[in-house]
Amino acid sequence: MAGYNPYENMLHVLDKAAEVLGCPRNDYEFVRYPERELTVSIPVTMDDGHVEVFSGYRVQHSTARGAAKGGIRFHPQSDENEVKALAAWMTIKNAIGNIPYGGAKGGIKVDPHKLSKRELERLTRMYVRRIYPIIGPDQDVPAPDVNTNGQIMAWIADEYAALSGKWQPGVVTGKPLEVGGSLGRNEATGRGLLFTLETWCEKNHREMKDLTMVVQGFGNVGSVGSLLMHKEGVKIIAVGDINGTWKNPNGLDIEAMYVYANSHGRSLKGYTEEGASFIPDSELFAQDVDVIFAAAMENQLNASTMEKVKAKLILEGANGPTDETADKYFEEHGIEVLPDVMSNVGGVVGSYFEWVQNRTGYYWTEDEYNARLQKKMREAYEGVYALKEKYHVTYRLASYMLALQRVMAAQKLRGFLG
Ligand SMILES: NC(=O)C1=CN([C@@H]2O[C@H](COP(=O)(O)OP(=O)(O)OC[C@H]3O[C@@H](n4cnc5c(N)ncnc54)[C@H](OP(=O)(O)O)[C@@H]3O)[C@@H](O)[C@H]2O)C=CC1
Ligand SMILES: O=C(O)CCC(=O)C(=O)O
Repeated sequence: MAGYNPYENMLHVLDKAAEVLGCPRNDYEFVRYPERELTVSIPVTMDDGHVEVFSGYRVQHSTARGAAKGGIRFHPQSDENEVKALAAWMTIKNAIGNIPYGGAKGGIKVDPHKLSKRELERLTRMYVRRIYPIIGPDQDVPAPDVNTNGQIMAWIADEYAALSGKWQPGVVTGKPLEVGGSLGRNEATGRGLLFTLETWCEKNHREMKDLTMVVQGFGNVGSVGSLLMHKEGVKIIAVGDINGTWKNPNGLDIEAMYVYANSHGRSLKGYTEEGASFIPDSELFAQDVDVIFAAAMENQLNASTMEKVKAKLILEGANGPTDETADKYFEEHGIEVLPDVMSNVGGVVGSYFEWVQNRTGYYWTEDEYNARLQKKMREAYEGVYALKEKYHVTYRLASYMLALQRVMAAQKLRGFLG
């Protein structure tokens, strides 16, 4: 959308959080700026021999609480502003998750669906060479995000090993099991979202089995989250991905959709189901359901879509799916938003668990991993909830307030405020 600047959105919420906390600008001015922004050019020899140069980014928003940490996305719309906002959200998120990291994000402006596997590998490796000076297990630890996956993380780990001369699996998370990945990480974001919704149900005296839902985005976050919620009895009546929007008023067969998407490159293109039909994408948010699970991209719930919403709860799996205008509208209309920085923290908490296992060389069972994830998700929710109740603010504002307190405390103790 023209004029949409996610970093500006982030700053407005941050300033508001500081205002409610009574925090002078001087004390948090440093959080308003990323510590480091790196833009790189990535030349790749394509399979037909011609050379293409892609733009790549890595933004380290904060290292106050520890190494910078956050995913890498490959997307045609990726740019400095988007990556900057995503990096700042990681700072907030990692503080809410109370894990020992600052925040970072990376991106390459590319449509990876148009590249062959070898081209994708060359692109990834060259990106690593370009950002090599600023990443490392104690410096900045990338992970998967939109259109990146375990294979790409394995190439990152391998290229880093080649450049540094030693195998250091803790340089990147979201790796396949065979190269130091962790049981549970692939499902961690979706499972964390399930735990968030369960806690919300508890606090609102609702049952998962009585909830109806629509889902936008059926990639890693959307598909795993939907599957787990479906298994707990949530009736999902519509799912939209980039190829269309499927609706079945009696509830879609999410298990079949999950299996289909996973065997078709995380895409639902060509999926059919008895009783399901296509509806226009623009009607997804207009469905009369309890919950909208937004798990695609930023800026989906905005001035042009917000008035359609009939749901009373927005569960943000994606980063930044609700813009500032829609956020205000939802608050005024009693529609609760469980914000990205609290609800999807399971992904990076799961990455932290992988990193811990890499550093100790001792690997956990999936049950251990999931139990620890559940505990962390509950702590994140309760931390935010306490501030929400105390100050009578939204979950989003309370999330920023909690994060701001933690980031400021760390920075103050480290003493580089002057
Ligand atoms: N992976 C993780 O651990 C975490 C991811 N997130 C966030 O969750 C969101 C989804 O990420 P993830 O699932 O990993 O990414 P994936 O690449 O696995 O999936 C994203 C999916 O959304 C689809 N999509 C894109 N735009 C739209 C749209 N307008 N309407 C419907 N579907 C759309 C994509 O289609 P196509 O591929 O065809 O473009 C793709 O299927 C992002 O905002 C990401 O930052 C947050 C926390 C952790
Ligand atoms: O796992 C991670 O380190 C980061 C995941 C991510 O990019 C996100 O939470 O948005």
